[in-house]
Amino acid sequence: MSGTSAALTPPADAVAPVRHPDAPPPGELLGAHYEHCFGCGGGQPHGLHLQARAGEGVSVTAEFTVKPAHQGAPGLAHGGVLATALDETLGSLNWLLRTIAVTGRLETDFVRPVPVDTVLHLDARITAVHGRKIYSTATGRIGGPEGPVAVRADALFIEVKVDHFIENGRPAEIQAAMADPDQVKRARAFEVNP
Ligand SMILES: CCCCC/C=C\C/C=C\C/C=C\C/C=C\CCCC(=O)SCCNC(=O)CCNC(=O)[C@H](O)C(C)(C)COP(=O)(O)OP(=O)(O)OC[C@H]1O[C@@H](n2cnc3c(N)ncnc32)[C@H](O)[C@@H]1OP(=O)(O)O
Repeated sequence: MSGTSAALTPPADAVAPVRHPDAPPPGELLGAHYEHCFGCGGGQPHGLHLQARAGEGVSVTAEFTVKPAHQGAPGLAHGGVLATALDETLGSLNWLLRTIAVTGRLETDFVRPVPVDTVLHLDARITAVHGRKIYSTATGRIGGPEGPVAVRADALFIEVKVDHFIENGRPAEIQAAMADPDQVKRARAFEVNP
């Protein structure tokens, strides 16, 4: 069974997404947006270490290997971890717009169980943009990039300013991020996106 709620259906006057001219070219790894991110950061021992790669248009691909630390049932990936993999992949799409955005809504279908050691092949694209609202969709396949769909998701991301993080994040981590010139440069560069 599958379906998409009204909140995830773009309104009639939504527009097609526009790839930013400075977006990384197709095939290039996007890199982690934050070292301590549970989805993509290298500084999280039990994190997903998901690596997203720019695709054609406003799309990305990514791979995530399910580790023993990601189990829900014996030998099977936890559904919330799979939702995280989808969320992270969908979130990375916003780099191609050079927009900072957070997940407002994420609807996930779990279609097949995903065993530990499986490589989940993720594919995501932005379908429409309406003001600050970014609509996107993703699938995760097992057995190869053309294998059967195990999970899929539709999402709504909402564009935010850097201040969203500065005002809401725990001060210790915000201060550390702001002391890192690369992090600040990247965040501010996205914010001045015309
Ligand atoms: C210098 C230090 C820098 C540090 C920064 C470091 C890195 C930054 C770079 C990138 C990081 C970015 C994201 C992380 C990336 C990947 C991780 C995966 C993504 C995530 O894991 S991210 C975490 C989970 N995420 C949240 O933590 C969000 C919590 N939430 C809120 O913070 C607010 O809720 C917010 C901001 C979403 C909206 O608040 P708001 O006040 O700005 O806007 P408002 O409410 O007016 O909504 C505007 C329009 O969106 C519609 N709308 C809103 N929410 C909706 C919903 N749920 N369903 C349907 N429609 C919705 C409204 O209906 C309205 O629609 P309309 O315009 O048509 O009326």
